[in-house]
Amino acid sequence: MSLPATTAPADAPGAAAWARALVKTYGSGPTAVHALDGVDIDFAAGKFTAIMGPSGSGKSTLMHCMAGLDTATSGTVMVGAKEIGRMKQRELTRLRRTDLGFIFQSFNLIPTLTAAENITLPLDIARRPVDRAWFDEVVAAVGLGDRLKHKPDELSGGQQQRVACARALVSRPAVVFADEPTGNLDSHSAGEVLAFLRRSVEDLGQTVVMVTHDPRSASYAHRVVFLADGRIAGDIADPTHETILEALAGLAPDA
Ligand SMILES: Nc1ncnc2c1ncn2[C@@H]1O[C@H](COP(=O)(O)OP(=O)(O)OP(=O)(O)O)[C@@H](O)[C@H]1O
Repeated sequence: MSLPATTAPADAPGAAAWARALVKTYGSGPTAVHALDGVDIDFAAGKFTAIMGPSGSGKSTLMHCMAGLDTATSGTVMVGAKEIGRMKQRELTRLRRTDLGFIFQSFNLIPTLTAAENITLPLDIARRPVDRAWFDEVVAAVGLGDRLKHKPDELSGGQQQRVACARALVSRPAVVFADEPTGNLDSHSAGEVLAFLRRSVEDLGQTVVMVTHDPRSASYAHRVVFLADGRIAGDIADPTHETILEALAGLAPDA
C-alpha cells in the first residue's frame, strides 16, 4: 500500500512522521526474519514518544527505517510530506542532515572540535547558516553556556550527551531520533538529558522519538509504544513508571 506522497493519513493528523504497513524482512525462505511485520504508526508533532519492547522486537529496525538509515522491504514511511521509500541515496543524506536529528548511546562527538563546533557541525557540513538566536536558545536550554569552548574529553558523559542533544536540535529538525540516549550515563546525568529532551518538546516545540529499554527513561515521554515480534503490541499515553512496568509485564519476559 502506498499513500499519496503529500497526504497525512486521516487517522494521523498532525503527525511529524508516520509509517503504514511497514515490513522489514532480513533473509528469505525458512530462515527469513520478519523484523517488522506490518507496522502502522504515527509520531505526533510536538510530542515525545518512547519505543520499548523485548530485545529483537524490532525497535532499532523501526527507528532506522523511519530515519532513512535502512530501507523497508515494503510499506510507506513519511517524514513530513516526504516519502522516504521514494528517495535516492543523495536525497536521503540531505533529509538526514536537514530534517532529522540523531542522538546515539555513544555520543559520537568529534574529539578535536569544541562543544560549540560540534553543535554546529551538521549545519557547517550542509553549508547552512547558523541561526544564532536559536543556537543560544538551545544551548541555554541544555545548560551548556559555560562549556562551549571545551573539547569533549574535558566534559563529563552527561555534558557530552547534552552537546549531542544540542547538535541534534540546532537545525530545527522535523524529528529527533534518540537511540538509547542514556545507555552510557549514570542516573543523575540520564535524568538531566531526559529532562532536556522533554523540555525541548514542551518549550521548543521539538518532536522526539526515543528507543529505550529503561522504564524510567520512557516515563519522561508523552507516549510509549510497545513492539513485540515486529508488531505494535501496546500504546500508552501519559506513562508513569508503574503503567510502563505493567505494560511490559504483558510482553515477553526479557523486556
Ligand atoms: N542486518 C540484519 N540481518 C539479519 N537479521 C537482522 C539484522 N538486523 C536485525 N536483525 C534481526 O531483526 C530482528 C529485530 O532486530 P532489532 O535490532 O530491530 O531489535 P531491537 O528491538 O532493536 O533489539 P535490541 O533491544 O536487542 O537492540 C531481530 O531478530 C534481529 O536479529
